[in-house]
Amino acid sequence: MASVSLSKITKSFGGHEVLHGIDLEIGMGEFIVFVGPSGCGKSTMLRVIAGLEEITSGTLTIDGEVANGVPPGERGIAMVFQSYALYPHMTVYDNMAFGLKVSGMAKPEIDRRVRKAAEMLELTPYLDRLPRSLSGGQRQRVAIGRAVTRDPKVFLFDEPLSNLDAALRVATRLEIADLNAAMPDTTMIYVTHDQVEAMTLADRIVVFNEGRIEQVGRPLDLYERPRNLFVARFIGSPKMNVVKGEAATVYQAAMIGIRPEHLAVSAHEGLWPGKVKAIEHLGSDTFLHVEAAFADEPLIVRGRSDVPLRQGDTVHLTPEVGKIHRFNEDGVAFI
Ligand SMILES: Nc1ncnc2c1ncn2[C@@H]1O[C@H](COP(=O)(O)OP(=O)(O)OP(=O)(O)O)[C@@H](O)[C@H]1O
Repeated sequence: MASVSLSKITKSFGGHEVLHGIDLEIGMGEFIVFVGPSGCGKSTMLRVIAGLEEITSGTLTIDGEVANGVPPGERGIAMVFQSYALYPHMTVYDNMAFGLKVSGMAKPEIDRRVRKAAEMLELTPYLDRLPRSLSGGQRQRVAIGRAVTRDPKVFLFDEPLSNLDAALRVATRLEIADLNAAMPDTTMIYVTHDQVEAMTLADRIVVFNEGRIEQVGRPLDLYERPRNLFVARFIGSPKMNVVKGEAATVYQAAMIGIRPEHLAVSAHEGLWPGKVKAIEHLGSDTFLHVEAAFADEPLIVRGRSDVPLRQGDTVHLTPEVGKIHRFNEDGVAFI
């Protein structure tokens, strides 16, 4: 039985429809990540599941029960927001206990749950502190802890890490992965802009575009077998290179896509000559932006340490056999 089932869900604001008939089945315990460009409707989809937005049409089922019209507090759902939304005047303990107190739960049970969540999220030393004395990462863990104490059937995350700096993002991401492992029956639905979060956390990624789902699949399946040009360009950072014209016709396609790591670069020989326009050193990786006569925009190529290059150098690129993605003129992949 699906934990969350979306059937032909639409959502309009005023006369403006922003979700156009979403169908999706999410299994119990799955970690689902929603991605897509800004304004594609992923947060709205999450808020509809949470009950913070009313459904315009379609059916939402949570744990086998139709949830349309069920108030948020009765859906068995907990949500973590980007802005931690903690009560500033309450201690960490009270922030985590508050919702349970309001629901009338007995004190010993509240205490058990708060301490268990604090343990899980390594917050035990901070239980008596006020949020202002915590780092951003610790505050977000308190917000997550508060959601954990409610023992939700479905856990929703709306860009929970986007206010954190790079190091804290990594640490908190790993904690969310641990949390997911510690709560195997809890379904998690997570909205993010971050490729790494999507690729590392998801059992399945759902790619949204303009209020529709483009593709649903396991992270590596989407990366290796995107169904269309949109998914091909959206999943992966840096983006897949796409070229049209003769370079594609040779492969009997209207367009071909090739990822930066699948273009071999040589100073002397190769299929496609080009000029190095820019070099980006990221530490572990180096990316070259190479202008080639047949491509509309520079090709992004993963550099090699044994081929030292400078801006303005001529290089030769060769796509790796078997790693070329072929698309028709509508951007649909030949699979
Ligand atoms: N309360 C609202 N009233 C009117 N329009 C809204 C409302 N909330 C969202 N929208 C519109 O719905 C569309 C989808 O917005 P949504 O926030 O779901 O996108 P998103 O994919 O989460 O974007 P982002 O990544 O920028 O957060 C946008 O066009 C947005 O302007």
